[in-house]
Amino acid sequence: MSERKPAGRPVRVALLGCGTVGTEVVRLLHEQADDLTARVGAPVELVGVAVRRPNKHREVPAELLTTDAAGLIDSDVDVVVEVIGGIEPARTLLLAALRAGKSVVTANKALLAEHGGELFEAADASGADLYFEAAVAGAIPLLRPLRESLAGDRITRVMGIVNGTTNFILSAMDGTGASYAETLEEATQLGYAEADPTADVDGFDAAAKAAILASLAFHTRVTAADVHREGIASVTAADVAAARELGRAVKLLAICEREVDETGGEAVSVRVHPAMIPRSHPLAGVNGAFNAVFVEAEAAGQLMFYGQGAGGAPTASAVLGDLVAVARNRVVGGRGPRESAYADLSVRPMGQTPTRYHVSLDVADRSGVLAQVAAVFAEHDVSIAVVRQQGRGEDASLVVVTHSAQDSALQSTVDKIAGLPVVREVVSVMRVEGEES
Ligand SMILES: NC(=O)c1ccc[n+]([C@@H]2O[C@H](COP(=O)([O-])OP(=O)(O)OC[C@H]3O[C@@H](n4cnc5c(N)ncnc54)[C@H](O)[C@@H]3O)[C@@H](O)[C@H]2O)c1
Ligand SMILES: N[C@@H](CCO)C(=O)O
Ligand code: NA
Repeated sequence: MSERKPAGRPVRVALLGCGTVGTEVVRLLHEQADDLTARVGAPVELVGVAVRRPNKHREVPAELLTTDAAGLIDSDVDVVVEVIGGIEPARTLLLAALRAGKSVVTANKALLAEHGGELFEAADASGADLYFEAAVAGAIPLLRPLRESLAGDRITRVMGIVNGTTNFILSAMDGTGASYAETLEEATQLGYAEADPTADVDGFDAAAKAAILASLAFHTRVTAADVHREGIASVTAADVAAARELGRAVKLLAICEREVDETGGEAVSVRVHPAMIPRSHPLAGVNGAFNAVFVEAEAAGQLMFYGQGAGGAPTASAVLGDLVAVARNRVVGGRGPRESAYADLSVRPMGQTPTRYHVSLDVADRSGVLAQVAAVFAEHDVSIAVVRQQGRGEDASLVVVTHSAQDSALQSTVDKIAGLPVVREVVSVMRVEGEES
């Protein structure tokens, strides 16, 4: 049996925040201490935990607790782990840590999606590491594969389910046929949705994650403000039923695509919206609070990453993985990947992004109606892929699925169709993803 080398000087770690994720980070650091020492080549020593209310943290040795996060960062620590969340004071604290050359591990997607550039610049100036695997899709190793494993490839598309709360709600609506409001209420009672579910159901959480994914995939700075965002509050039971009828499922997708225009110029499209995908697509089988991300790269082809995107222990697993990486870098010297934003591609407005629509209408069942509807599509230069019509008495149900067209043209088409006297009701309008256009 080979002998373990004697461990070097301890890597001193400060933890900021001790809530759902922080508590699990403390537990894993304690339970895995020997293994972590062996893997890093030095003990990983938790030297302080910054909290707001010290008397609420019986799981942490009292001598480690402090309410002075800035003072803790200023003390003799090598690595700062931030699991407070939100923009301030996390931004100021992490900038101070990075400027002082301390490596940072954070789970904070909101901060990275808004101020990632500023944090990376501070890290580069001092040579410190900035790792954030937990910020997107929790436990799922996704950012490290994008930043490192796929660094020699050319990523063309990242499409995923990156919010567990909304996926739980949409999966339940699909299973029961219930309305959005009823399902949200149930999800809140079961503890899947937070008391204030806005960040999840309105797509802010997924948009922050999409910005981070697009930045890494396309070597371009993308912020949350660049991301077109639609949540799930307007998804109706009729949308879910219409999808079902055509063998599709409704999912809230984060989509990051590399677009090449007629002149060969490149841009990126980054968006979060509900979409219908075929039930045969790998993302359609991702149910409940699970996350999954589908990556397409020129040489690698299609890759799928699946697992738990949230929860204390799963998220802490990603935090610990990053902590081991930055601690190893400290022990052996050197650092992990820097920000890679050299491609500096522009982000295309949603209106100019090619998408496909599924439109389900209640129309009058008489001659010429289909022709009138089809004429509006033609007028907007939108080509129709599928038409299905079913009569029921005076009315008929008409379903149209388009080929790919500019989103603004599709939107104008739907607006005009809604105003046709022969159209009694626009039952459902939703984008279609995950199949040939
Ligand atoms: N919970 C998850 O499943 C999950 C998954 C992925 C990423 N994240 C991210 O991890 C981070 C933490 O999430 P969480 O679920 O543990 O949140 P949480 O609300 O459970 O914990 C945050 C803790 O930080 C404390 N805090 C607030 N301000 C502070 C300050 N100035 N100094 C010290 N402590 C302070 C709060 O009192 C709280 O205990 C967030 O950025 C979140 O987006 C969470
Ligand atoms: N609220 C997020 C937690 C993980 O970021 C979700 O529902 O997926
Ligand atoms: Na992750």
